[in-house]
Amino acid sequence: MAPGVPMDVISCTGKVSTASHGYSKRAFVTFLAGNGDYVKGVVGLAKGLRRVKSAYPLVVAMLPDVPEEHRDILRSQGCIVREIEPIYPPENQIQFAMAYYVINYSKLRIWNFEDYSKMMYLDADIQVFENIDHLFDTQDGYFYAVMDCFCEKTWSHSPQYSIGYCQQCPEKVTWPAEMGSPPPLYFNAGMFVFEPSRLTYESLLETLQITPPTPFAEQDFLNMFFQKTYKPIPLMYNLVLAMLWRHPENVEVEKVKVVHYCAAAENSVPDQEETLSRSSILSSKPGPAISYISAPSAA
Ligand SMILES: O=c1ccn([C@@H]2O[C@H](COP(=O)(O)OP(=O)(O)O)[C@@H](O)[C@H]2O)c(=O)[nH]1
Ligand SMILES: OC[C@H]1O[C@H](O[C@@H]2[C@@H](O)[C@H](O)[C@@H](O)[C@H](O)[C@@H]2O)[C@H](O)[C@@H](O)[C@H]1O
Ligand SMILES: [Mn+2]
Repeated sequence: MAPGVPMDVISCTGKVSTASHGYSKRAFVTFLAGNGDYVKGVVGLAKGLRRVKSAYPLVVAMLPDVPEEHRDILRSQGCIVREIEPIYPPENQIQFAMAYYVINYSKLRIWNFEDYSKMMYLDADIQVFENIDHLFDTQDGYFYAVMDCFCEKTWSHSPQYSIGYCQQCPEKVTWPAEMGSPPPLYFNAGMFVFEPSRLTYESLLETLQITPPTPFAEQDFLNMFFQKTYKPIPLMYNLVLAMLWRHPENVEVEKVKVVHYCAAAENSVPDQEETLSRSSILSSKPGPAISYISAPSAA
């Protein structure tokens, strides 16, 4: 045990995390809802963080509908289980890109985890293949995340998709002047580094209540809310699978530390021959296969 460091919580790696009592407390955090297969993703994530010898614990922010049996499994994996109440967007008729996205607004509760000074959020369909603890040392006051891609069919509602524009290759299709300025840099909300703060939490919730929902739910909302403090970090920290077939030229597979298994649908992969050793990424995935829950499983 590290001498002289007040121990507060043994992380899932069995190591001492930098404890409270005035020390900056850090942790990874994920979000779990429903009684389906996402719990397998969280187990895989906990195992992955242990495998890369991370020094920090994994907190699981979970909705009340997560069964006790699943909570016990996660505790046995060294996770810190924390129940949160759902957050719903204002009443709306919009069509979310995926019906279940409506429950993803509950993710916003993690800003209220003020007992932590810095946290790294990771979706449960993410796996960590190399240690990323150094991201906790990023300068405070900013929101760090990886830029997303607009080329999947899930984006077919958007103006950028309709003209074939993607921020991953802005030179390919330039943004037409008649459509105003190009969209601001946009991050994938499956992985981000942030500082919990009651003030930010309350502002998020107040702003949400007056913000009409949009197809990518809390991801769109977070991009709007943190637009001024968003700092892009390299793709290696959140490789959204679609990047392999949409922008292989941007992917250096051997440098990838985090993979995000959020492929939208089987027909999203054009029948071009594999341009990258995608199978090497998939075959190295240690966690169980995650099957997506199609209907909303909000509590
Ligand atoms: O029924 C659900 C839907 C979502 N999630 C959590 O919310 C995250 C975001 O959803 P998802 O990863 O499916 O979105 P995508 O990244 O595929 O758009 C998941 O990774 C899980 O952590 C969950 O636990 N249960
Ligand atoms: O609720 C909205 C979700 O939006 C994001 O996923 C999307 C996004 O990345 C698109 O760009 C892809 O095309 C799509 O496949 C993918 O599912 C986040 O990963 C997830 O955590 C969550 O915020
Ligand atoms: Mn995801």
